[in-house]
Amino acid sequence: MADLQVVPWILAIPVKRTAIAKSRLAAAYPQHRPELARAFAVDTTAAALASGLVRAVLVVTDDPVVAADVTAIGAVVVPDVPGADLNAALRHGAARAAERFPGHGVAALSADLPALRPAELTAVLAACTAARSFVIDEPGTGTTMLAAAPGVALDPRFGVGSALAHQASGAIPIDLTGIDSVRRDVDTAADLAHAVQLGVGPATADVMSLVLGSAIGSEGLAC
Ligand SMILES: Nc1nc2c(ncn2[C@@H]2O[C@H](COP(=O)(O)OP(=O)(O)OP(=O)(O)O)[C@@H](O)[C@H]2O)c(=O)[nH]1
Ligand SMILES: C=C(OP(=O)(O)O)C(=O)O
Repeated sequence: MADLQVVPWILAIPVKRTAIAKSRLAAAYPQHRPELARAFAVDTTAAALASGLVRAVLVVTDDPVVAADVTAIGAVVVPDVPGADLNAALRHGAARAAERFPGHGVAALSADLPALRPAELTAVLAACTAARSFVIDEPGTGTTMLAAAPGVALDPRFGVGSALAHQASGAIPIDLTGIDSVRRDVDTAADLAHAVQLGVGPATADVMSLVLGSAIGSEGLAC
């Protein structure tokens, strides 16, 4: 029997400049917040590149350090044009992805998934059979991934309450168990503690080692 033709996906991962990113971690991690934001993006990108259903990863960022790190592991960097906000950056990334990789679906993946497991991402992408599909985040109100089939506009509506916004726009929520690492975005210190329990990637683990080794009492594994 002939193998089923599986068309891999192009992922667009948006990364805010780390000097201003992850502000909700500032109180718990005043010294290491930018490094954590960088590490989350590197671990997310590395896990995405390791998925068997990912053909290429486009990282949409103006951060030079993140750009160098993700280029070194095989991602393509796209500038944060027009420099307006997350959804504008994703529309730009999706357009560049469609130009460069015609015939592929494009999925926007949040860069704050430091526990991301390639096999869980692969299971999610395999389940993205609708025109547009999305993954609801661990808290249940946001979105960690939005996927558009080949030729379909991504139409991203990330932001507060994006799960409802994506559903209202016609996207179908992915209803899978066993995808905790795809749902676990890290916005707060408690989120980071949960991600560490799930098992974070090496870049984030390195920064957490620095955190634990730095002045006792100023930063730590908040829960
Ligand atoms: N390229 C790009 N990425 C963005 C932008 N805003 C947010 N992101 C990314 O979108 C994803 C989700 O963003 P948030 O969780 O709101 O991240 P954040 O804005 O750094 O976090 P807070 O400061 O805590 O709100 C992360 O991967 C961010 O790096 C933007 O304007 N441009
Ligand atoms: C932008 C979003 O993420 P966060 O809740 O992490 O800000 C979102 O869920 O649409």
